[in-house]
Amino acid sequence: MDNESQQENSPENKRLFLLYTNSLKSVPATILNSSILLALFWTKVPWLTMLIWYTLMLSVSIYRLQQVRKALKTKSYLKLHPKKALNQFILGSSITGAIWGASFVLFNFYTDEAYSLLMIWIASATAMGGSMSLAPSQRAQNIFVGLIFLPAVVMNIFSGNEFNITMGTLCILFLIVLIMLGNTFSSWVNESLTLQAQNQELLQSLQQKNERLETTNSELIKTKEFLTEQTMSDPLTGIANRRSFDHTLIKEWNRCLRRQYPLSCILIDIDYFKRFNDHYGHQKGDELLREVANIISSQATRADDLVARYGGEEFIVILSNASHDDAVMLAERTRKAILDAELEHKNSEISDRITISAGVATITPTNIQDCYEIVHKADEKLYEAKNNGRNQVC
Ligand SMILES: Nc1nc2c(ncn2[C@@H]2O[C@H](COP(=O)(O)OP(=O)(O)OP(=O)(O)O)[C@@H](O)[C@H]2O)c(=O)[nH]1
Repeated sequence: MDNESQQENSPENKRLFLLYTNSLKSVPATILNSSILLALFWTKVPWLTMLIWYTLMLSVSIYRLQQVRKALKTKSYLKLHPKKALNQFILGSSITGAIWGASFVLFNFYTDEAYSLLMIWIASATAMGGSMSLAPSQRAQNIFVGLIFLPAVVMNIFSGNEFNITMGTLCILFLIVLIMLGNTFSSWVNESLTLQAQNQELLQSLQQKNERLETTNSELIKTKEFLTEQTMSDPLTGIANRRSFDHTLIKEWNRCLRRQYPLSCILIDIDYFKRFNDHYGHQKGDELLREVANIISSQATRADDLVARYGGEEFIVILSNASHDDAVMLAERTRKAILDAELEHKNSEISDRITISAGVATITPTNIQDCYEIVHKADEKLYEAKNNGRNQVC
């Protein structure tokens, strides 16, 4: 969550937001009420007094409405200190309250008992509506209601007239009830605003935790992939290791068994590798193993082919759905590619270059066979190739 939305969601600013949005309804209601008052009292109160009062109420209301709309549209209240923005708002609502309060004092001079009652009724309705609308701020509520009623209370009580004293007393009672109810309502609103802010904070911390979990999870996935690669590949040559070979052999064997495809296997051995090591050293031997692994990999390129290091200087190739002829052809191509690479081997008994021998086996799997039979057969063929003079495919 960015800074602005964090600020917007603070209880203080939410309170202001509620006060402003409530005003969009309560201020037009004030205009309506004062217009009703104007219509009702037009013939009773001197027209100039009435006009001044109504113009004042209308101007203040329109000005407040404009300010509230602007504040909501531009979110200008977020730039002010919440206390200052609240004080400005309370000033506006208090002026409205004071104009209402003034009306009850002013108009009372010119009206009879029936109209006084009517005015008290309007005052009560206005105070009640205002109190609900100002519920987010207890202070705004109390000042507004107080300013409406207190002048009427004071004036009625000190009038000396029995009817007015009764009215004044009723006004005090109503004022007390209204303040108590308003304050209860206000504390509910504030409690709900605090809870909303706490929820927002909780949600935010949950989101952050979730993001951290997602990051950890993707790191774990990467580590798992890395570890899987490590356990499935030969560290020296980078091609698949024996473990990976076993895994693929079982998988491909079962696939060929289901579909009744031929499965071929080529076992490759570098001729006189021990002599190479003895002559050029173990490190050169390692380099040669890497070179040979690359050449074999460059020949078996189908998506399902697997080239693996089977043992010290032995490599194995699995060719799924490949006929024996195709496998022999690939083995022959590989033997030639290694020969053509002209990798020097002065200590070989059959050539001055590196040569390989390969044994090829092909089986269309059946249920009674074990998958390692194909490796056993390829090994026999390799032995044959060695016995026949090496540098050949059998
Ligand atoms: N440099 C190196 N040598 C290895 C590695 N693994 C096995 N060897 C050597 O490979 C040699 C294999 O020797 P042999 O099994 O006699 O095979 P060969 O010399 O190729 O004989 P033929 O297969 O009969 O042609 C041994 O000397 C091992 O030490 C390795 O990772 N690096």
